Amino acid sequence: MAAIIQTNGLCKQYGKILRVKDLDLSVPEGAVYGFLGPNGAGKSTTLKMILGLAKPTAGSITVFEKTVNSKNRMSILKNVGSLIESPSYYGHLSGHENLQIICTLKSVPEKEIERVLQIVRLEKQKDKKVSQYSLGMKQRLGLACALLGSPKLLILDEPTNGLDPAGIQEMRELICSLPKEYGMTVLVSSHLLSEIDQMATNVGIISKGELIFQSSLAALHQKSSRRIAIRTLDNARAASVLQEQGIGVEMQQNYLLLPELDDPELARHTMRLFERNVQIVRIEQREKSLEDIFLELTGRAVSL
Ligand SMILES: Nc1ncnc2c1ncn2[C@@H]1O[C@H](COP(=O)(O)OP(=O)(O)OP(=O)(O)O)[C@@H](O)[C@H]1O
Repeated sequence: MAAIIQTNGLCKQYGKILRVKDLDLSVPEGAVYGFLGPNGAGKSTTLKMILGLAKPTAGSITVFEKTVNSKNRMSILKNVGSLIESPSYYGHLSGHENLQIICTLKSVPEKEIERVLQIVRLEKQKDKKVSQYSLGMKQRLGLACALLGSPKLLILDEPTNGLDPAGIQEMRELICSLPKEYGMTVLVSSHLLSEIDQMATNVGIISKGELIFQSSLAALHQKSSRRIAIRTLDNARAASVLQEQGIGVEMQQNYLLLPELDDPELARHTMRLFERNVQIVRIEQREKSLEDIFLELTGRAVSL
């Protein structure tokens, strides 16, 4: 599948510190690419560089298979919709009037307004002044602005920030529907693992400016394998007996963690331990959650 966005060795330095380090981001066509990372990891900085709002210190950015430079930037970005930080509107004007202004700026025919209002489900509130909009309505208006001109690529920076649970759910469903219904590719950032888990097809995890994981969501899930936890009265001896059998063992607190074993295999190994006078006091099944994986990868607890 072709990459709609590809960055190579992308870096951004602020002061003396490299905030984005050698990023090779690859966003496949038709994906909802979840760009996940703790606060301050470098998500916004990366998205701003892709959108030409911040100048890379090093590296290159390819969008729609064209390497972006100062000459072609405008023509490439014309096909990209974005929602970065809280958008500002004319509060004394209605949602519809604000969209009319964006149409003029983007040279998009005004007949598109009804279509985008429908997509973001704001048709009924279109004549209300934006100053009377809720935060969720303002975010949806921001998305409507981004959708004007039918861009093939949407870049959204934490679009659910500050929304209530119902607003979050609505925004999430909306984003999920865009590739299938409108043939778009979406790059969306979040610090919420659960959110990315629910809407992304692909995931890139950034920590301290470095991309530490990039693959399909399914591949991330595959890492959340099940394991067997055993506790014995002599874990050191138990570990050496199991290792003799070729079983990889990891010590964790008072437990030995083993890979997932089927019942006959587990029975065989417990019998072996028994024969070698190792007394087993607990056998449990453990599931490594996505949160554990995120923590392992980033060294930071995840927000849920
Ligand atoms: N214009 C700037 N000048 C100096 N430092 C900056 C600038 N913009 C961002 N930074 C720093 O770069 C780092 C990455 O910030 P960035 O906003 O990209 O993180 P983020 O992953 O989007 O996090 P958040 O979700 O908190 O916005 C932070 O340490 C931030 O303080």
